[in-house]
Amino acid sequence: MTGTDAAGARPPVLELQSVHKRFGEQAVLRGIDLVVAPHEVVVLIGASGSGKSTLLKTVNLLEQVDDGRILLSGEDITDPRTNADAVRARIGVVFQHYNLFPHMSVLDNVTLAARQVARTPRAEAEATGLALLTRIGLAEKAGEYPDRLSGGQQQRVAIARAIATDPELLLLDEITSALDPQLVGEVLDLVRELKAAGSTIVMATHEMSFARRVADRVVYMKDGVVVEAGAPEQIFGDPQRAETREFLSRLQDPFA
Ligand SMILES: Nc1ncnc2c1ncn2[C@@H]1O[C@H](COP(=O)(O)OP(=O)(O)OP(=O)(O)O)[C@@H](O)[C@H]1O
Repeated sequence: MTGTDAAGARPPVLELQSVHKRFGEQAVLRGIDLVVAPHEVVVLIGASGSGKSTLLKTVNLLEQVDDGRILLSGEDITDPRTNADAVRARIGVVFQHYNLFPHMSVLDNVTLAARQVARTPRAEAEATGLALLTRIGLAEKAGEYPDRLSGGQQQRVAIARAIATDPELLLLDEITSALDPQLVGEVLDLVRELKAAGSTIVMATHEMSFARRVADRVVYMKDGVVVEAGAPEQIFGDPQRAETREFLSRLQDPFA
């Protein structure tokens, strides 16, 4: 189904239909179905190697699917005629390592995509960039180079950069796993704020606080399949599948 929502108005922002991906002999995604509604925050959890990052990469067209389809706002982006750059311009991405350009100021990092991809005039891009930096509490760092910022601040700048072009979808891949634990909270707060502002987000994380505190829906993946998906209260409070219970029981403190 390439469906619209129940009211027949807006299609899902993202729809994966039976997505399969292999690396050589290894089947890494084995028939993933996932529908993400506008303004929904979906958090992927699962052991290392379960396929979370690969799933995000197929959405961003960094990896090609072997079978199945991916629709972005109703458009089949796995069609071979798809312009990958045009699709990527509609998706904001933040990875584990902030990947800020070290030789550019914080403000230039934030405005780069707007200036180069969206061709926004510099003055307009900078006004938007400064407003974004103000929103994330880092306006006073606009002229600094990234290495003058803490890891948490750099990751917040990376998020500001990803949303500067107002993408339809935000993909966040392990954005706190390189951070000291005390810096995780500030990134969590920012993601909650993006959610409150209406962003549509799919994120992969080992940080259960994100799954519990930000997710509308938690998706537990194991060996390339979705084992169970549901509201955080259900997944953490009343998981239906034995595999989910086992995964959560192995975490140090799933209720943190
Ligand atoms: N480019 C690649 N070539 C070969 N194998 C790969 C490639 N990328 C990922 N894999 C393999 O695919 C499997 C899934 O990896 P993936 O990174 O998607 O898992 P993950 O759930 O995101 O793990 P983590 O939580 O550690 O990031 C792993 O076994 C990994 O080694």
